Parts: sequence; C-alpha cells; structure tokens
Amino acid sequence: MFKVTEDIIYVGVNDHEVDLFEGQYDVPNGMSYNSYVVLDEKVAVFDTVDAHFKDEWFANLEEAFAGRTPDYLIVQHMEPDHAANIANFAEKYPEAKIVGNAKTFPMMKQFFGTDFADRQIVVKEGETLSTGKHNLTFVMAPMVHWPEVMMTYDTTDKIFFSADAFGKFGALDVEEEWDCEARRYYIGIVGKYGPMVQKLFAKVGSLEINAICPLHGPVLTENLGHYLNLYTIWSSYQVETEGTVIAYTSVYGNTKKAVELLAEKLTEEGCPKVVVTDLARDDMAEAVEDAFRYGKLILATTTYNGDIFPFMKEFINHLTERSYQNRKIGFVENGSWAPMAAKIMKAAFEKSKNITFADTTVTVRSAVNEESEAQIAALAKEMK
Ligand SMILES: Cc1cc2nc3c(=O)[nH]c(=O)nc-3n(C[C@H](O)[C@H](O)[C@H](O)COP(=O)(O)O)c2cc1C
Repeated sequence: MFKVTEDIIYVGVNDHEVDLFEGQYDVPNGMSYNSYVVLDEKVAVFDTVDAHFKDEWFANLEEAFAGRTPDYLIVQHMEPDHAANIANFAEKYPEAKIVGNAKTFPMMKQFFGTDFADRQIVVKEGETLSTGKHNLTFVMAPMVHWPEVMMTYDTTDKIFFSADAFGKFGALDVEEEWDCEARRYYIGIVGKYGPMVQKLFAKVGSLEINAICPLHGPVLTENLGHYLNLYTIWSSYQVETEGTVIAYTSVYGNTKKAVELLAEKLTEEGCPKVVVTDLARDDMAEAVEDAFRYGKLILATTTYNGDIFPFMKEFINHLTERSYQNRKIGFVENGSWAPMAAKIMKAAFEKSKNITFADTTVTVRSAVNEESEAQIAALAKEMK
C-alpha cells in the first residue's frame, strides 16, 4: 500500500505465481493487479483484483478505510484479473454502490449471475461522480481493450485512472525499466486496437495530468510525456526505433546459417540495429514486440510440408492480427525440393496496409551456396 496523493491510496497486489498472464504471456517478473481507494467525504474504490488475492486485497482495503466503509466500487474493466472480486466486495460491503457503464452490467451478470440491479450507478461519457472534494469524470474507452472499458479523470488531483492502458508486465516489487515490458504488454494486449487508443487520446489529450494510475504496473508520476509519446507511436503503428529484425525458424541449422550471414552483412552495411530472434525458442511476444518496434523485418523460414514452418505461421498471424503496417519486409526461404515459403509468407500480408517488400528474395536450397550468398548480400543492402 502507498499514497498516490493525500486522498488516493494504492491497495493493489503483486502476483508471482501466475505462469502465463492472459493465458499466453510469460511474465518472469510476475504481475501487479492495481486497485485504488479515494478517501474523501465519500469513499470510492477503483476496480478489484485477481481471484487469488481476495484476502490480501481486503486487508489492504480495510487498512486504507481505517474503520470507514466504501460508498462506491467503480468498475472500469470487467476482465477477471480486475473484476474477479466484485461479488465478494458487494457481499462484504452491502451499502456500496457499483459504478459502471451500460456495457459493464450485462457482462457482470454473465460472470456473477447478478448485475446488482438495486445498487447500480450507470454512468455515461463525460458524467461526473463527486465524492466530496474529488470530482471523478468518466471517459469511455471501448476496445482498449474490451468493449466495456472506461477510464476516470479526477479533476481535483488531476489523476488519470487509465484501466489497462499504460500498464506493463511485472510486479511492483521488481525494479525494471518501463519501456520494454510496457511495449510487449501494449503490442500483445492492446496492439490490435490502435485506432481506439487514438480516439481515446483525442478525448483526453488536452487534460492536465499529474499522474497516471493504470491497472497493471507502476503509477506514472514523472516525465508523462515519455509514456504518452510511446503510446502515440505504438497506437499509430509508426516505427519507434530504426533497425532490422530477422525472425527465423530452422530445423537443421542451414536457414540459421543464412540468417547469421545476413545479420553480419546488415551490420557491415551500417544497419543501426540488428535483432535476430529464433521463433521456436525465443519469447513469441518479445518477437512480436520487436517487429512493431523496428522499421524493417526479415522473415526467414523453411518450406514445410508444402507450407511454412508452424512458428513462422504463428508469428505472421500475430503481426497481421494486430494490424502490422508501415514497414518493409524481406524474405529468406529454404526448401530442399520445392521452396515456396517466400510466396506463402508474402501472401499472408496481402491485406496489410502500407507494407513494402524487398526486391531480393533469398532462396536457400537445403544449404547456403554461392548463389544464395550473393542474394544475402543483396538483401542486406536493401534492408539495412
Ligand atoms: C518435416 C520437414 C518437411 C519439409 N517439407 C519441405 C517441403 O514441403 N518442401 C521443400 O522444398 N522442403 C521441405 N523441407 C526441407 C526444408 O525446407 C529445408 O530445406 C531443410 O529443413 C533444411 O533447412 P534447415 O537446416 O534450416 O532446417 C522439409 C523439412 C522438414 C524437416
């Protein structure tokens, strides 16, 4: 627990047990599930926490309440890592009203069998809830990243409660820099919804904000421009860092040899940053994060039973599913009798916006030879 401001207290929890966050993300430094209390004439609680942390969260609440009882539970997001304890909270604090929007309560009924009809406060865009000194204005943020998400601006302390936006992987009791795990989190969880993040920014961009209180990761209190700038880049699918990612798969090492040679040539050609990732062994979410971070991408894979290798297929799907765009892509294919991987990979991007393709395709027939070496040198020149 800690004070965000004089009246706003952090009452969230850290989770170091979670094996795969949201069922797919490896989170070596765990996760935090954030919840906040506004202690004013009235007491308001922002969101609950994951089901496994009811007792710890209740203990934090009681400590923060210091003998008072809550008047409101504000539900900004219904995903179970935040909403799992709504019913427990409602039972423990029967006087508290549940604040949500028109999309919140039907989802609540689905998860808990009740929508607390007699205790609802249904809010709309721009409506304000006063707790006394604090005026809480609600900002709808549909599909950032669920339909019912809303965020809240406290006009008094100028605090922006940002739901899942501005969150990151990693518990709060682990010291780590923000950008990498926030980028992997954003691209993975919010990446598909860039246009909705842009719509949200159009609404809140002019607000004076002293701190951002997300539902995961640290409360952001300094240099807020840095975070807003990154979200602007990420949500508009722009290149954040100049460089070239080589994402590859290789069964017996020949495609890998081609990739290693290509990485060398790229560096010789003055490429500012070369990132190489083995899609079968490296963290897939990290590879996806890198593909969105840098401006150029080389996909290198084996032809595999007349198709492409499974990890490459999965990787490309992660990109196209998140509206991967505004990038340049090059291909390295391997095939021992009928190489066709480059054609298949290129076709996967036919609906993607503003993608340019390198003129050179590297075709390795089983193992690198003089011909494919020359193609590798040519591709490096195009993709540096
Ligand atoms: C299970 C399996 C299936 C393959 N299917 C094809 C194929 O359909 N067409 C083809 O030209 N090569 C095929 N290959 C050969 C690979 O594309 C590639 O030439 C070979 O694995 C050497 O590359 P590597 O050392 O990077 O794995 C296959 C390889 C494996 C292991």
